[in-house]
Amino acid sequence: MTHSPAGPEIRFESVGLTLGRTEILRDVSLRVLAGSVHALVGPNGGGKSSLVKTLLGQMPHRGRLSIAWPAQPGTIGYVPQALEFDRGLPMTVEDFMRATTQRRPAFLGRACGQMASIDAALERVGMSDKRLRRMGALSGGERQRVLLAQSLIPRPGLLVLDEPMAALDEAGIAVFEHLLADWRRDGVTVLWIEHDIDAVARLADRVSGLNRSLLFDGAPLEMLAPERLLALFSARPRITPAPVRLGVAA
Ligand SMILES: Nc1ncnc2c1ncn2[C@@H]1O[C@H](COP(=O)(O)OP(=O)(O)OP(=O)(O)O)[C@@H](O)[C@H]1O
Repeated sequence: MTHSPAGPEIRFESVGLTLGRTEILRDVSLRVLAGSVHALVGPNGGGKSSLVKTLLGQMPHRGRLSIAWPAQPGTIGYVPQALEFDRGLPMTVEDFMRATTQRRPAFLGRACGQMASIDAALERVGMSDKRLRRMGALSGGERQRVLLAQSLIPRPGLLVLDEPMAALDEAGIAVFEHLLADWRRDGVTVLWIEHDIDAVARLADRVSGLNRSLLFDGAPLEMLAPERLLALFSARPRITPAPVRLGVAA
């Protein structure tokens, strides 16, 4: 019997990020409830990817960040923003899946049972028949399905999705919606960056609006009212450049 992964609660407390002289995130406090589908929306460059990268340990940050797992720490799955592959790169879908889902070095061979999980994940996203295609020869939507497939191994308790629907066609969107329904049923926590406001209204439990700082956070029906969205997408981020630290001559 496979046990359902139960997801963690995530807390961002006064999280800030300054890169060079630009303040990317300011004083972001946000709670993502365990087992919820929580969407992050906001304009391009508003800091959504940066916020999730602080969570994944890929960006430095100020403030506090915590991931509280219900029992022992589980697996975090991540779907990055669309990846580009050179058409000539001799890497098939299967090679990519092996490389991204195996912890031990490839020269030690395949881990036992790995191919069975890869088969199941590719099946789930409808990519089994394209497993021997080169990554660079796939359409944007097909690549996006493979990115979703790699996030399923090992079974995640927390999923961080950066615009997973970006290149998906209608059939791909249906695949994504099925995955989301399964994650919800299994109590997986999903933190989901999305530009498609209708999809967020339909599928998320909660939504936060981010434009460098947090502009709103609540139930989609309430938060996605036209006037709130207008304020989020038309506001220039109220960002002040970080103070210049002048070197002091010795
Ligand atoms: N490594 C970096 N160094 C300097 N600036 C960066 C770096 N990464 C991101 N930025 C800047 O931080 C800002 C926020 O970028 P981020 O990608 O987090 O926004 P986003 O809301 O995810 O945007 P999009 O919806 O376009 O993906 C942008 O102005 C971006 O240029």
